[in-house]
Amino acid sequence: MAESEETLTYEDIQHISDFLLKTTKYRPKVAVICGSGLGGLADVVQEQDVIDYRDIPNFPQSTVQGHRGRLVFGHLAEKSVICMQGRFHQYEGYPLWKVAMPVRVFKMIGVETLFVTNAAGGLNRNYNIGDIMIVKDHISMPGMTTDNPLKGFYDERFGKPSSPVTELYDRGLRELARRVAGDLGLGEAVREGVLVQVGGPSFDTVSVFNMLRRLGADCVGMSSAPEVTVARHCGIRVLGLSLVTDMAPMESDLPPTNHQEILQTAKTRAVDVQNLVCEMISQLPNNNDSVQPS
Ligand SMILES: O=P(O)(O)O[C@H]1O[C@H](CO)[C@@H](O)[C@H]1O
Ligand SMILES: Nc1nc2[nH]cnc2c(=O)[nH]1
Repeated sequence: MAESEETLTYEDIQHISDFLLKTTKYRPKVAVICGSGLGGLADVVQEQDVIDYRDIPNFPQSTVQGHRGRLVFGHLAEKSVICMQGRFHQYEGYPLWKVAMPVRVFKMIGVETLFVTNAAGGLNRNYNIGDIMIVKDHISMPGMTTDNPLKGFYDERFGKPSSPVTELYDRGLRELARRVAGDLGLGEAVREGVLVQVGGPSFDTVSVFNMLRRLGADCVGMSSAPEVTVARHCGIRVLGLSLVTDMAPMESDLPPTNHQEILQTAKTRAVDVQNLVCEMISQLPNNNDSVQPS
């Protein structure tokens, strides 16, 4: 590894990717990052090769409840996939580049499509707990204060310096998500909106929630923007799904949420998120060419 903790070099990432390719027979083109309480998706992967994060060179460790800390390779909807059963968050003490580093590993092993899921708080007053929001764009609060996962030693083999970010969340995949959600009968519980990422780990004040709502965000969470930024930078297309596990209070006298409650709520809707992702994967073209918007 590079002598400092600044960033991992291209060769460091190659080392991790070589390790994985030696350890598993799978060559997935699809990756899934499982959010809090949404790791059940990895459990339904067939014929699994499981690799614990602690056994992977230079890999961070999961420290948050609801994140098991392992990579699950196998088949989902008859396609090879890799699932991150446990993501990393900045509030665990990881710099953003490290939070998103696994995405560069995905790219190196051949991933072309990434599904990013998370548990999020609803800001949009029309949303309800249990809704599933297809992410159409995000606001990164860390990004607004110059904290960006792409910052650091620059190696163009990872992607161009100023990559365009006008369509972070793939239009064709979003259309597919809406169609599949309709077919699955998820109907009105499926929304499309803007996710704002804050730092955490504490939840925000009512005044911050009100501010985020005025900024145009529909859901608030503490993850996903770094992974998505890095994925687009290296040319992976992305679908983001936020499960609304709580409604951000609008008045200070309303009870705040907590991680246990979020995990509990996630459990009640995890299967729907799972079915949506699985069905979408099954409908991806076999050669995984881009999904064209109609
Ligand atoms: O984003 P994921 O990993 O789903 O986790 C969400 O749930 C936690 C809050 O309890 C926060 O970490 C928030 O970001
Ligand atoms: N910041 C934040 N993250 C969440 N993750 C799940 N719910 C919430 C929430 O209400 N606020």
